[in-house]
Amino acid sequence: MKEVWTSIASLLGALAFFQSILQAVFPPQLRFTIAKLSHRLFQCFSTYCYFEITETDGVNTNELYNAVQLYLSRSASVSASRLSLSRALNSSSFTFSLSNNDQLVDTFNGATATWEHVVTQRQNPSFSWRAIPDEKRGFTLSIKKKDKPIILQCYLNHIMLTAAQLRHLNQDRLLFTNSRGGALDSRGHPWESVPFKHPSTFDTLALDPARKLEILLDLRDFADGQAFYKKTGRAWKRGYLLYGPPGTGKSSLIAAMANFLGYDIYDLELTEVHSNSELRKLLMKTTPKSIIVIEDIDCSINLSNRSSAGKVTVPCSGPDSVVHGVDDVNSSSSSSSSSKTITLSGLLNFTDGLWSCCGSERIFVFTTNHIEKLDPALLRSGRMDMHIFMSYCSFPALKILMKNYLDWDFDGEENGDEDELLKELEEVVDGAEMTPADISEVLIKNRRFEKRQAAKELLQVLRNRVLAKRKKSNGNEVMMEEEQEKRALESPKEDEETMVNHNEKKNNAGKDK
Ligand SMILES: Nc1ncnc2c1ncn2[C@@H]1O[C@H](COP(=O)(O)OP(=O)(O)OP(=O)(O)O)[C@@H](O)[C@H]1O
Ligand SMILES: [Mg+2]
Repeated sequence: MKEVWTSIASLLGALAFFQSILQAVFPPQLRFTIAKLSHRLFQCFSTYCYFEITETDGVNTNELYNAVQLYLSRSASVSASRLSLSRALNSSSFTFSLSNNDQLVDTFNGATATWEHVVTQRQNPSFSWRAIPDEKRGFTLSIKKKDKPIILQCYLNHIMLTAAQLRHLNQDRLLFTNSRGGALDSRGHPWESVPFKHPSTFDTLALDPARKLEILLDLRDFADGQAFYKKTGRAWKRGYLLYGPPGTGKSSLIAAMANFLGYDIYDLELTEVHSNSELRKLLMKTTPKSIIVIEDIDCSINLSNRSSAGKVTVPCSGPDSVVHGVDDVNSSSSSSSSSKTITLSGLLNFTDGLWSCCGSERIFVFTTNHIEKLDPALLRSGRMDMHIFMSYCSFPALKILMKNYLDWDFDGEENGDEDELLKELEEVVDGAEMTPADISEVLIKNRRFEKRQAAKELLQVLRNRVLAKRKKSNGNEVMMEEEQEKRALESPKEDEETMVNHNEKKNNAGKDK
């Protein structure tokens, strides 16, 4: 043992001696070159290779640095003893990262990768118009030379992918709007965002369970379908048209979709968009994994049939509050006017043109109360792939509302009283034609009652509604009969003439035969 210590001491002594000779004999410039050379020499004999990943690559932020930081945060949270903690903007979760000059060992495909977070003070900062941080940060990755050709590329790809997934998980959903009417923010962004906190989920949504499952499977297939879309040469996007009376849950379904997939929502206000090119710019500034929504499409833009071209009216907020344009695909002569308006073809290209696939993994959702008002070109597969009718409350949907609002247990033991009540509700709910929004309101009002009492109150409301509807339709029939009689009395001449013409026609037809 004594010999070992003696040899270490003499080695250190020799090193110190060489260093003092180096400093005394060689000028600083030469010293630096010698140090560099010796470093190279060391690298030649070393079995490891090293990669520096700096925070900035000259001017721009190095994406890889951020990705490595996030990727290591996953392992750092369990295996390192000293960690930096942070919370990103719009995120509700904390991120762990390696502290300055700490190391962490990771394994990938059987190979070992050692990461070191290197932080040094920046010396003599050179002049720059941009604010330069005092610290220079970077990661050093060391892997065995023999592993480099096998793992390096796929390891870095794996890091980028994992980081993107983690970023997405850590980030709260955002709800974007273009309500600034084309004005850009300080970063040149046309969208404004707020955290998206809508609590609607597929569990809270009152929808026929079979239909719900169909939508869920479709969404899951879409989200997992990257390879499929690539193989079939399709842009990775999907369109849903939600239609039905007000209060049937169209907006709630969009929120449930976003919560299910973990996507952001871009709520596109078409009346704030003044031209097709503005629409394209908005599209280009959306991110993947997002739902682009146009609510009440029939109200926000007056779309005429593409083939009949014609006037497309966009209510604008500018001085010319109503702008008339002509479809820019069908008319070349009107290019000047169409460039200042948004047209049907602009919207069609937005959803299924070449520009619609800039970025990927995007869902388009349009909602309307009047599907019959929409141009068939907008509804075709490829644009609106799935048409979802949101109907008045059916019995299966009512059961979901009762479960959520009254804690009604449909899986519990059979109970004669409750079964009878449910049967009565089932008989009456379709005829009442009440929306889930109306029924929820009744349930909210009655939630202080015991659940059976609340269900009875609801039954009464449904029955009253059926009666009122019957009365109304009877009243309408009587009114129509009265109207006809009145008309017959008021214009007997007209009726006589009609009869004469009718008889003449009949006689002529007989002669022809
Ligand atoms: N299918 C449903 N399931 C659960 N709640 C619903 C459903 N439909 C409506 N509601 C309730 O009614 C309210 C209004 O629903 P929502 O805004 O989703 O309707 P909508 O179909 O988008 O209406 P509009 O056509 O007027 O925009 C929601 O806050 C929600 O609580
Ligand atoms: Mg709505």
